[in-house]
Amino acid sequence: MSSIRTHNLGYPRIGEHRELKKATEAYWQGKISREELEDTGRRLRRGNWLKQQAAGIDLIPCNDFSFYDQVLDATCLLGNIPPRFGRQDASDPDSLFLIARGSRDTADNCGDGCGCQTGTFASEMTKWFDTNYHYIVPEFHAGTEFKVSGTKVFDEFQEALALGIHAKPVLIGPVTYLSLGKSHDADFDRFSLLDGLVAAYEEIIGRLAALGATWIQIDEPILATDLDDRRRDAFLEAYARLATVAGNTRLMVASYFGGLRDNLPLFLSLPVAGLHFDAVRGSDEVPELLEKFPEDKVLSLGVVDGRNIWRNDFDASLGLLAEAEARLGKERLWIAPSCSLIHSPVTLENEPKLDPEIKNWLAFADEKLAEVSALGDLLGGRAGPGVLEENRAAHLGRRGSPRIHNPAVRARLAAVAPQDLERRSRFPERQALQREKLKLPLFPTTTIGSFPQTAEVRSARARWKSGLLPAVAYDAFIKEETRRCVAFQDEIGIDMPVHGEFERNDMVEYFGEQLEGFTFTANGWVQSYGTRCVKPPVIFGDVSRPRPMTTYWSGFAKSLTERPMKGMLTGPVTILQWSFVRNDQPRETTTRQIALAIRDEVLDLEAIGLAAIQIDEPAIREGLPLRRADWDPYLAWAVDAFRLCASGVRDETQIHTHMCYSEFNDIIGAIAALDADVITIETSRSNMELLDAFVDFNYPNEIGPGVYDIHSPRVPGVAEMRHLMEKAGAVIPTGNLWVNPDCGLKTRGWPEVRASLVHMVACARALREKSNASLR
Ligand SMILES: Nc1nc2c(c(=O)[nH]1)N[C@@H](CNc1ccc(C(=O)N[C@@H](CCC(=O)N[C@@H](CCC(=O)N[C@@H](CCC(=O)O)C(=O)O)C(=O)O)C(=O)O)cc1)CN2
Ligand code: MET
Ligand SMILES: [Zn+2]
Repeated sequence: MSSIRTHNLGYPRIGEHRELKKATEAYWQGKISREELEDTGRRLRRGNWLKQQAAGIDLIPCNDFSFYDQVLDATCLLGNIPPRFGRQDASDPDSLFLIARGSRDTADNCGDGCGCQTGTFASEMTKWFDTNYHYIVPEFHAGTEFKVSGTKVFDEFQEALALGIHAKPVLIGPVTYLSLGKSHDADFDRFSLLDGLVAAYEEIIGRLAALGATWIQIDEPILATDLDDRRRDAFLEAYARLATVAGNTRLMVASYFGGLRDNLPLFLSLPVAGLHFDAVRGSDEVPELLEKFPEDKVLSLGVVDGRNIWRNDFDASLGLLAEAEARLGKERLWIAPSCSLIHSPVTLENEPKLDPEIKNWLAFADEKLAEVSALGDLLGGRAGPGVLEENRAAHLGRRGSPRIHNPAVRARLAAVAPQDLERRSRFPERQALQREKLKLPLFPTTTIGSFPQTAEVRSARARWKSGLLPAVAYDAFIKEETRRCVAFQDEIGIDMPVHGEFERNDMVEYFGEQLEGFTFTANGWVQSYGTRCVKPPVIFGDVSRPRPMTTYWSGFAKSLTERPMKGMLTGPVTILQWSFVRNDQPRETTTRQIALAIRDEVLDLEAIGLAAIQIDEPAIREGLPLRRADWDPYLAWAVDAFRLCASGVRDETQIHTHMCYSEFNDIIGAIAALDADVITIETSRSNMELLDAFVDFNYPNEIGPGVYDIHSPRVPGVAEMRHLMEKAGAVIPTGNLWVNPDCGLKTRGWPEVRASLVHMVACARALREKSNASLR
């Protein structure tokens, strides 16, 4: 091979128009057959492979497709299906769905302790590194045995071969796989399973080699995190063995999502034929990497950002690549995106409405592959005329564009004073005033905000957006939904109602659509978990709020009831974290700009009489840098941003916040520093274990530990919620406790929601009766 090779680490599998989501949900509803679902999968794979081939990518990945999640695919391939599901061999989509979603008839998923049956509850789901993608958590126990049992990876390799594409199978590496799993027995050492796990990988690699695979990509993103000695040893042990089975097949270990820091020597010492490095997040390590790079390996430099949507800066990339080429020569250098492209939307092709100026600054998955290919051509002197110049012009245009600079926003940010981050009084005084004003009973009930986003709601919005439904009709429809929702809460006795969020497509996109400095796409979907996708807004410029965003709906909802209505906002860190963020200034600055906009919204909600305002920050923990050494500065600005939003209000206005998917232990100090009057958190799946952090910390403010898991359609019983609340009551002062679900109810159906909330209110009433005081 005389020219530099290009390759890809993974391609979005959901389809340009979420074909996989639609087919999978149709299959779940019994509307299409398994064969039809599998056909959709095959069609998508074929289309994606051919597209990558047409883009000029030399080595195209396979096994990056999944009907649900690639970590779950690995679990099935390794035969590590938790015993409670009662199946061992699992190359079919039904097994994936069962593990990911549990079985409906016995989805009694309440953890242990309340006597309910734990039949086939789903495996846990959690965030994939610092992304908004969720994977299904592998489960390990002392008797775990691995046995190669799926055929998906072998089938996909042959499927590509039949199309004339000699693909590169992608596997999750053994050390990452073990690191990401959990065991129910806290004392169990997962790494004691390494021997058997590596044996399974040996077999998989051997079989792929026998099928003729020339390269296999083994993803080990855990290399971008702090590794303990156990994990380091595991790397050495695992790869020493895997290197020997590969034969003529070569292994490439891929690290991504960050630089390597102290793991660089370990990475370079792995006895494999190739190493992939994230040269976007790790750009400052490239000189050292090149200097120490072993003579016998291929280096894949990930210069095109797989985590953001900005066009590549060809001059900068060519600088890195030229250095690498000078050091390694053409034969040992590959060009790639920094990580798999599943974190990027599919294509800019379907964005005719995007402002052409901004569109010219962007690259989605397809455009990124074109960039990888163009960089190869530029480096090899094969590029057409004008390619580099056109790229330069786009960057110059972006840098100089008046659309990204707003001097008023900059001036306002510069004028923020320390007292803008402080509530007027401390929590005890505020609490007294809020009690006086709100007159809530003990164990007040509330919800996290959203109510079911039914097909009718989504479809009405889709018809309104496409002009089929007049604005007045859409408005009337959402009003009716809101009216019914508030009436329902009144009727069953929810103490602090919400409006239901029917007008929102998504808790981040909705705000992005209304803020200056943001733009949004029509089809820029990215997989979040399973069939659920999000359409992250694009933050391209200085952020400001041209007009109030939520007062219309919150004011309307407030007018419908005597009870204190809670206004609902998304916090600045979550808006940042779930958007594609400009890369020309620190994230901290962008967050503070968003915070000022939210602060104004909080004050507007207060002005129209909302007694309580919730600022959701579910993403505060996933925003934590992967390395502990970077945590403190992040937490400091994240906390400041929240306080900037919340601190303008009067003492008697109650500020709530909400967090989910979070382990709180290691960030509890920061959570307390938010100084929200009330925090509602996800705790039910962990059987209130997540409360421990609050207890140990002596958390002073009010808390609503979620009493039931909204991710399951199952209706919780009164007794089991009471059991959880009593657990909480044993460690948190009774007067500080709220009763609420784990998270918003948007993914649920009305029948479950009605029944569950009726039970929840009954639970609160029972708790009150048991307690002697009825007013706080
Ligand atoms: N941004 C973000 N990240 C997050 C979360 C979150 O809520 N938001 N929560 C966690 C993940 N949980 C999630 C839970 C649910 C969904 C979800 O339900 N997503 C929806 C899409 C939400 C959306 O924006 N919907 C739009 C578009 C609706 C739509 O699909 N319309 C159809 C047509 C509908 C019809 O005619 O029937 C179409 O365009 O094809 C809307 O409501 O307006 C989905 O995949 O189905 C996503 C993530 C963590 N990360
Ligand atoms: N207010 C939002 C809701 O109820 C919070 C969700 S946190 C992912 O949907
Ligand atoms: Zn939540």
